[in-house]
Amino acid sequence: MADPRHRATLFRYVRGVCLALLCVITSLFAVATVRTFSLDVNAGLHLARWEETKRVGFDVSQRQREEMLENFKEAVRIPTVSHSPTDINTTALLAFGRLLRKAFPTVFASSLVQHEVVADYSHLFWVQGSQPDLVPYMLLAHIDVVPASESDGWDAPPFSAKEIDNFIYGRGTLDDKECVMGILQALEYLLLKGYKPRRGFYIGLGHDEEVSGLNGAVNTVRLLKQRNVQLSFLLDEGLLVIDGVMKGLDGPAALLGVSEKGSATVKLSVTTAPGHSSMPPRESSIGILAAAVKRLEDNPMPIMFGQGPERGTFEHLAHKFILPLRFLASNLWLFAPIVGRLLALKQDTNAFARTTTAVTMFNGGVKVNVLPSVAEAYVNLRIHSAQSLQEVMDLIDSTVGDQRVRVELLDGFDPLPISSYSETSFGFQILKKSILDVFPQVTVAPGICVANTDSRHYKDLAADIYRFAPIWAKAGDAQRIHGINERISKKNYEDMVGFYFTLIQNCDIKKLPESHSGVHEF
Ligand SMILES: CCCCCCCC/C=C\CCCCCCCC(=O)N[C@@H](CC(N)=O)C(=O)O
Ligand SMILES: [Zn+2]
Ligand SMILES: [Zn+2]
Repeated sequence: MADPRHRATLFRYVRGVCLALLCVITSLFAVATVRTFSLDVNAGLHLARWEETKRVGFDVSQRQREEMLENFKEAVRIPTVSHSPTDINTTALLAFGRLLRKAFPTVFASSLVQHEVVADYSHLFWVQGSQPDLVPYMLLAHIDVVPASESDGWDAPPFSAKEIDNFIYGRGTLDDKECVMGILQALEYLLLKGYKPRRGFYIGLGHDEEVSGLNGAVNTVRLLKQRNVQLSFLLDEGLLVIDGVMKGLDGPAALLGVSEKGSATVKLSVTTAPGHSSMPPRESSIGILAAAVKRLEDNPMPIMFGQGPERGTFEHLAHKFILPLRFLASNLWLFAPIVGRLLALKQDTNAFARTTTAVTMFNGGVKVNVLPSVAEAYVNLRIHSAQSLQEVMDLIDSTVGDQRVRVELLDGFDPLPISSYSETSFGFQILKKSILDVFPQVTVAPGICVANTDSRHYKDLAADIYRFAPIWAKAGDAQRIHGINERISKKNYEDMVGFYFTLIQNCDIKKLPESHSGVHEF
């Protein structure tokens, strides 16, 4: 047992057994002594009387169904890849603009719709409402995609939109061309049916989201600010419907992102004197840097589960967990530290429990017999809602703890504000109703988006920003985003169009119906 790998395996095993025992003991304790509760956010809506507005039904013909899928496939085939802020595919972005005009002729011809191109490749639409006193809302999506290479192991070429077993394969099918095309396709059908919205709304399609949105989203926001626009709420990509993704959760859940994590990109560098490799110093710049990076990986940021919106996720889903998780999730006032430890065990759920630390680039050395003068590493951190950028930087400094390592913040921002998700929150409740109209079997819960979206640039325009797309994700599907075999089922894409079709009409109510209490005891 002297081998450290065996010791580590034994340690993990013992820790697993202890945690399992702890779960059982705490569950028994909870059964015996604690009254559990769960927030069922779906409850109020089923009871409440929704204001009746003039509506049109989502009944599309077979020809329209084929046409909507063909439009979507054409969008996937245009390689709008962003590599860096200075390396975007402008030819493809222009071609995409032409596709929008061709695919959605009614949108572009309608007297209710004003369209403008922003920063050469982004698009802004204003859809006029018949009642200007109703505060407008905004739908966001982005046209660009991350690179994809078939040789990584794709089952179909990533810009082919090939159909396999009723799925359409291609980069952008989940991020984010399904939203771009879904929103405009829904508007096209609404306008074709003679629908006139009461509440006006904007649609913003960014062209450089994958490289931070500093041209598309930032210039669109500048334009809207010049026009003194204030939004009732804003919806962007982010979270989705999870079905079988979280162990122990019984049934599908729609996670509606009410915030997103902050971010920091940090450069670590070590400079030493270059020289002949035959006379090396005891420590090289690469060795010093590697040790610092290892310290960062060995000492992850503290678990903060329960102190951010992820607490709401578990409270709202508590009644859907199987035992004993249900008792843990129903009594986070007591068990949050245990749930946090459990989530931290897995790579994807760890992201919900703490600020994550990812070492993404490491460079050093120029020749085998030359001592490296400089070694540098890049670390990308995603900051938990209960921590600030400054706190994270202070922790990095103390963990690195070596004056020879230079620590520079290249880019960073605090976690985004938390949008409202109460029973009186207009945006949250409208979105919840729209999700339930299309997917009645899901439970809706607030969530935290662990990645960043263009919507972060809009925080001065809307107090309430939500991140959600009606993508139905099964186990392993989240890894397809930015990964290989990104795909969406044809049925899911049709549901996406149906969701935006429903959402736009649901937004026409003046105010929410009287709320009912959503707190349930069991
Ligand atoms: C406790 C619940 C566990 C449930 C697991 C949920 C799985 C999460 C699923 C999907 C996450 C997909 C995120 C989509 C948005 C991606 C946005 C993005 O890639 N942004 C980039 C670029 C940027 N704008 O900064 C980023 O680097 O963050
Ligand atoms: Zn995206
Ligand atoms: Zn993305």
